[in-house]
Amino acid sequence: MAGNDMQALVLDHVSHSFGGVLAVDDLSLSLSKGEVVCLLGPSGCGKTTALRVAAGLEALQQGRVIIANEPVAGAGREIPPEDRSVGLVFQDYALFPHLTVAGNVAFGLRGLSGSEKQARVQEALGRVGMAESAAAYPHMLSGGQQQRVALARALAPQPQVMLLDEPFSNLDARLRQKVRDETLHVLKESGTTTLMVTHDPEEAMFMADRIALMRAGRIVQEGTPAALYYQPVDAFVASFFGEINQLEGVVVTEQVSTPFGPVDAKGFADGAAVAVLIRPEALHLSPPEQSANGSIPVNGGAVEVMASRLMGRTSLIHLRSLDVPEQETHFHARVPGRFLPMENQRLRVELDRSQAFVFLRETD
Ligand SMILES: Nc1ncnc2c1ncn2[C@@H]1O[C@H](COP(=O)(O)OP(=O)(O)OP(=O)(O)O)[C@@H](O)[C@H]1O
Repeated sequence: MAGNDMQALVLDHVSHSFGGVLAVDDLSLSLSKGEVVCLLGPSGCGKTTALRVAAGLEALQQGRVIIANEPVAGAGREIPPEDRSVGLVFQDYALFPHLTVAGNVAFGLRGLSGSEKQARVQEALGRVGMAESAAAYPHMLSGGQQQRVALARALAPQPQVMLLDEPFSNLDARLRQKVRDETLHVLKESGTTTLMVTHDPEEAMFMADRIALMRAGRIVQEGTPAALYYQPVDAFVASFFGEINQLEGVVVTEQVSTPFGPVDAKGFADGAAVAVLIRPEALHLSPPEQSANGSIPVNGGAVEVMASRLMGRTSLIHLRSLDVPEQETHFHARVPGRFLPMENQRLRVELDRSQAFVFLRETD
């Protein structure tokens, strides 16, 4: 197989149960060399189990695991974790407290001479900006520094694949952003194929070339962050990436009416009960007589402001519909920067239809 086509990591129809609980249900996922892929999903959906099966920390029950084109688990074969060429980083940095930083990073290096080992340790610590702390002990470092050392330790043997499980979740919010930024650049510069588990959609969008969103042991949708955000396959995916306005409607000639005008429902039968999901940033607000581009909008609606709040980089406006006053739900619009209309002010709203999604209503 040509170099570029090489699949660095393949999980092939992997299933895994604990007692009667099916934690991973027929999961297949391939990572190309150098790709950063995030396994994303709510608590308990099976992300960690899938990662542990890939690492060999859970014995494979069903399916196959292939690393750099070599089957490492499946069909009676089970190569132990230390022989799989994987680097592991978990949320608790798990450094050895009695070893120095350099000692920790050197720990997993095998088959190298003393000077080669030293050079590799220096290189790995340099990558994460910790070269000057080589002689320090873990307790002398901050959480963020310890996590960088853990990353260096995992990278030092130059593994085929890095497996990261919630690696930033023990860090406070500011430090988390800094360390994940550094981690992304280290992984990309070193060209390391990475599978990372997270429950945080923003973190996944920050880190991932591709996201595999899981629910109840299965991958619901896999693709670029933009694909999942703009072309969600169902309401679960659409609503996983942040708050979303949800309306109910009925399809009439392939359209659903909303307080902001009709929305396309191509392919849905007449009378189908649907949910319309609208992202807050899809509601564009303007003064009553004027639309965003200066003309009276053909599609759109009249709304009244219930409350306005500055949220930092965006403003959040709570709205009620004047066109459909019996509509019980109120709506949230998110506008970039500072936009704080007065309570009870009337506005026009235009809908960006590329961020309005129609799905059959789930009946159960
Ligand atoms: N060692 C175990 N023994 C029994 N059940 C387990 C074990 N590990 C995981 N499970 C169960 O398997 C399911 C998937 O767990 P897993 O930890 O893989 O999910 P997750 O998506 O990583 O969740 P979280 O983010 O909360 O860790 C859950 O129902 C969990 O309770």
